[in-house]
Amino acid sequence: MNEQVPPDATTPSPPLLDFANITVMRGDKKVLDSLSLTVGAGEHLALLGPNGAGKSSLIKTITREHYPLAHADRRFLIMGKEVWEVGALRSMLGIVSNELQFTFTREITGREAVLSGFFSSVGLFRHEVTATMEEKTDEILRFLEIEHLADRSMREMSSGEGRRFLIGRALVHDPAALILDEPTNSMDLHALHHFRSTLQKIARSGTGVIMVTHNLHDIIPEISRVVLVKEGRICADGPKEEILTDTIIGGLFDVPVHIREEGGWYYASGY
Ligand SMILES: Nc1ncnc2c1ncn2[C@@H]1O[C@H](COP(=O)(O)OP(=O)(O)OP(=O)(O)O)[C@@H](O)[C@H]1O
Repeated sequence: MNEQVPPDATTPSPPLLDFANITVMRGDKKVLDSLSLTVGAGEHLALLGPNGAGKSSLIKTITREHYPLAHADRRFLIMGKEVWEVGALRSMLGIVSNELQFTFTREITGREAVLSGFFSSVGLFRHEVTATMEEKTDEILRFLEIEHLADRSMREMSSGEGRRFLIGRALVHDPAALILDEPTNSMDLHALHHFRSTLQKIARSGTGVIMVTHNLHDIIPEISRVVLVKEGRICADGPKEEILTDTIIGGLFDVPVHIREEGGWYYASGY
């Protein structure tokens, strides 16, 4: 009798990230300094740290805009692989950043912004959009509750509205994780409210969420792990109840701060 078990029943997914001793230089500055970080598939985490700590450099290392120094005791695996075709890697990681939003300078509708995610382009040119792509786009617009804005130009949208379309664009390939670099910059209270509930919906759907933020209130209840970065290194990593304390966060930013938790949300005051 063949007693073999199908491989997918026994083989766990490799971690999304498995980094050890990662050092990245920019000019003569070490922006990441022997950094080690493992993130499981589907795990949600927030990266916090002062200005210049290396958070964006870490994100750019994940997306291969930056490359770490090669040395024998380095581990640089993404979804179990070290060697990636950059386009394939970036479509498996849904990347949303302020820099990306600034590239939408032409007249591009929200719908086109999402559709162009299939081609990794900024808007559509002579791309062949298939019926399947249109259907997937409709599904994403419904999921993100932004159908009513789909025909509006990206340039005419508020930053919060535009950010939700960029998330839609990042979701077209069903990414393993959504990577957000300071996603709530310049959002008003209304936009923040919608953005956070969108993010909760995505996190609950099983897509991993990795978010760089300065704002504790961005850490949605679904994110249970917080990683602190300072001077290119990880200085604390653990459950948010243990990391988001007056002493640890005050020490990270070098200011007195009072942290309060309410219904799974965190707030900082007194700084
Ligand atoms: N091309 C470069 N040459 C030299 N230093 C650089 C270069 N790019 C970035 N840096 C430096 O690397 C450090 C890390 O920058 P990074 O943008 O990763 O920080 P960050 O934590 O994302 O900061 P912020 O919260 O301000 O966005 C900073 O000190 C920055 O000045």
